Amino acid sequence: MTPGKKLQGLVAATITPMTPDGQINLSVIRQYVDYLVTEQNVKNVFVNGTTGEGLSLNIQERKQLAEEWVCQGKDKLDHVIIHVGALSLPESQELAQHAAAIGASGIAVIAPFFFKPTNKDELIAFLQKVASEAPAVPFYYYHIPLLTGVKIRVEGLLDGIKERIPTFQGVKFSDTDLLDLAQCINKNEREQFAFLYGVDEQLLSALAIGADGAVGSTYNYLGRQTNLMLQAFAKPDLALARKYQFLTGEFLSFVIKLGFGVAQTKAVMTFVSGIPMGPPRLPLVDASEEFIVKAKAKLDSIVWPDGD
Ligand SMILES: CC(=O)N[C@@H]([C@@H](O)[C@H](O)[C@H](O)CO)[C@@H](O)CC(=O)C(=O)O
Repeated sequence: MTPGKKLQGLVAATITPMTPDGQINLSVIRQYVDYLVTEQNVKNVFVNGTTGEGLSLNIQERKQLAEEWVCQGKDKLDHVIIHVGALSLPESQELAQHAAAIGASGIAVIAPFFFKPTNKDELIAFLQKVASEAPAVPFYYYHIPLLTGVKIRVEGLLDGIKERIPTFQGVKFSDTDLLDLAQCINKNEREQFAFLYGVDEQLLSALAIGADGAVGSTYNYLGRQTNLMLQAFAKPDLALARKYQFLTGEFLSFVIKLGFGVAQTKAVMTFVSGIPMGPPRLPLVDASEEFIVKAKAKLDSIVWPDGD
């Protein structure tokens, strides 16, 4: 891992591999790391988040996964960010301490979503209590209002946040409110924070307003193509960048119509990478055979601009 290197580019929101009987399957994580690096050119991971079913795992499982990713990512990955958010503050603090002890390159925290913070001060108070348990580890707020129901705008959260949370490093912004994102970036004059976008189907729009990179589920299996989009954007060759975005959008809008979530992501990753991701944990249920056949046919039918 590369200490101190600003987080940018693509970050794969990792899937949690499971055995057919629903136990976490640590044995494939080494292969998973190699696959991301060599086949997808993705060298950053975000572990135990939404895609990783982090909130459906127990504390012990979350620690084991964090340890395995840090261990297998050593000398191969640039950043291993561990999501340590939980409904219970002490659990979140315990996970933050653990992430620090194992040498994670960052931690992230989602807003608590059963008893919810009702304003930014309550949210910051919670985040601060977690961040302070890992005082040397970069801290990211994980904003995903569609799932948490916590709709506090991030722009307001940034005011004075560095004084409250000295390790604050940026935001994983998983929302379609690009005005809020734009205002965050506009405020970030000294570019001290990283803004990582989390709605993969509209990443290009976020790049246009200055996002530093992206965290998402599709970078597990479309990382190579999305990296080519990032390169085209940087060149700049906007027409080419759009082609990549339109094609990933074509795939995603197809699967979203079929019903797409973490279970389906596990199935897609299994057929694309050949690494068994296993079933999701209840209340999520396995993708249907019909979904798998249709999603595979759709992905195979796409001709990417680089001819692959
Ligand atoms: C709601 C959701 O799962 N969003 C995904 C996206 O990558 C999403 O799968 C993608 O944009 C396809 O809709 C990420 O933002 C989640 C994520 O990064 C995570 O797993 O922590």
